[in-house]
Amino acid sequence: MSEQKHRAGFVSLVGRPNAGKSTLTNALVGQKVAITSSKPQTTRHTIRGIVHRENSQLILVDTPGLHRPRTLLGQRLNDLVADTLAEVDAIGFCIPANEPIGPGDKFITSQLSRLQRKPLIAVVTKTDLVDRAALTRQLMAVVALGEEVLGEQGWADVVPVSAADGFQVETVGDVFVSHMPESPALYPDGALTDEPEAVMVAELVREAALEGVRDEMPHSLAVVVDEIVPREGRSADNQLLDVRVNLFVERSSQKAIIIGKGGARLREVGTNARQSIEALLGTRIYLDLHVKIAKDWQRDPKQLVRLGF
Ligand SMILES: Nc1nc2c(ncn2[C@@H]2O[C@H](COP(=O)(O)OP(=O)(O)OP(=O)(O)O)[C@@H](O)[C@H]2O)c(=O)[nH]1
Repeated sequence: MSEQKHRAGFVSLVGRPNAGKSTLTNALVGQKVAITSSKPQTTRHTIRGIVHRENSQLILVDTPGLHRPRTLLGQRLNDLVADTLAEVDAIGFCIPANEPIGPGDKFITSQLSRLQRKPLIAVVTKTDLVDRAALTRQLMAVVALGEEVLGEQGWADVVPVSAADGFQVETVGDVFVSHMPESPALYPDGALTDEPEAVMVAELVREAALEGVRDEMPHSLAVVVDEIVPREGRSADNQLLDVRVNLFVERSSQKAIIIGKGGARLREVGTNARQSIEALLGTRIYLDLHVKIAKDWQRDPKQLVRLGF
């Protein structure tokens, strides 16, 4: 066992369109587990990918709004940014090395400055497109932007990276990890690497199940996808997936909350989750939800292993 503390948390990459956010996400995560969703609105944070390392886990999420600053500019957004980004542990602001810093970048920085005490990391992307001198100038301009808009302390870190040739990708990961809270892994490792969809599906079910009852059961709900199998005998253009999901709660009172009177709430959870899962997977699904009690699952190591934690 390593002495190093395990860290885990949520990171959001923001920046102008084309700044290189998606490419960097994929480079960080590695192709095998790159997750993309065509419907970012379905959850508050759409998980784009999860970076597993021995002592850390970074969960890269989309934040609607800042992901598309152009639309954002057109909206009245007083509290939007604070709302959507308040829950992540660090923010990576992507600025291309080969483009002058513009009003869009300044605008985003000023929005980010409203997030108090949130680590803001400037990531200078696409370094392969410029020479050393130009990169140095850009890094200085980025530092200056930070000091101008964020005040004396500026950015928490400034890191150059090229997702195209792999330069410093590892380092970007290290920098993000250094700003994550101490925490065990938040998502199961194995399941994710092999089956990114299963993790996304679990997340969507969890979101739907917690809707409106978050206060009553903040961390007491574990969602595990049992299986995702194609329904047999269907033609290629009429696919149906059978998705079986277990929801584990700690107490029978919580089970009752999830299920609702006569099962009404669970049906609603199922309908909502099904719609977002169908949007994610691009196929129709039959969603089968089972609520089970796993007593004190958060504290019992055997249960945790069984649940994939
Ligand atoms: N040369 C080079 N090109 C890159 C690099 N990273 C991204 N690109 C290119 O830049 C373009 C935009 O990259 P994306 O990753 O899609 O940018 P994005 O910020 O996710 O864009 P939006 O989804 O529009 O917000 C693509 O054509 C990428 O191939 C890099 O490190 N080097």
